[in-house]
Amino acid sequence: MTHSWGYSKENGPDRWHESYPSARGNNQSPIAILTKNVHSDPILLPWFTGYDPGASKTIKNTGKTCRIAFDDTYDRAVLRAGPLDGIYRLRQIHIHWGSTDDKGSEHVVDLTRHAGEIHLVHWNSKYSNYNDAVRKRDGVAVVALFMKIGKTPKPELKRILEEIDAIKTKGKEVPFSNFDPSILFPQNRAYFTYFGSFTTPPCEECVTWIILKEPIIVSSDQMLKFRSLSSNTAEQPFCPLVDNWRPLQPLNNRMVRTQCE
Ligand SMILES: CCCCNCc1ccc(S(N)(=O)=O)cc1
Ligand SMILES: [Zn+2]
Repeated sequence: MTHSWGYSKENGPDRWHESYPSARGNNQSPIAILTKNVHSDPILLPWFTGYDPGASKTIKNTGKTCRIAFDDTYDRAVLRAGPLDGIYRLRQIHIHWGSTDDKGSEHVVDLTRHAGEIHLVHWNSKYSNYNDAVRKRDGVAVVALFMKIGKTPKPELKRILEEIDAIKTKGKEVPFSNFDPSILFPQNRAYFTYFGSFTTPPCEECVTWIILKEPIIVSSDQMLKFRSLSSNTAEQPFCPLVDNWRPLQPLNNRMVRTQCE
């Protein structure tokens, strides 16, 4: 594949394995979660975050998503407990969404695909840096929030949406300070967890997924704002950045776990 990976016919998920062999691994993400097959595990604890809002740095249109970067040079914005051992540092958050409200999430629960999915990407601070952590099975933890369409907009998304016009095209990046992403969380912290991979190349199998059961409610207009981003640079023709989600991958012999009620 000459040009970089993407989501179109010629560079999309079915061809990623040509440049990124991990994409054909046995522990790939996303997956379908069938709640009847989920195992209740009494040893699973609640998860906790402590995010210093001063750790947020910039918001960028990467051409593939809208990404907010955080200072991960020390334990400043962290995730702990739940299925995890140790402390995981928040590195970035980004979002996947559809071209219409009926799709956009990566994980699917009991045949329900939501309009979008927010990923909070953390790495195990026992490793010296992120690039080292992505080569370890316990290197990365991603908290996933589903975005479900409702009548009322999610007020906590407003600050992100206000920056969209400043990052319309690929490569544009602007400061984004004083943001604590835990304001995006739903009220209920119940989660599913399983071992998987990055859902985009290089598709490394280094991710402990923590998928919140309760979706956050966003409005259709809020989703329209994300769809107004272009996957091309300012010099290229406008190309709507939409449907940046990977199709479902085989569960193979993995277990999805949840806490006991
Ligand atoms: C060695 C370079 C690894 C880059 N890592 C980017 C990255 C982070 C998170 C996700 S996701 N969508 O699984 O949360 C995909 C890709
Ligand atoms: Zn993601």
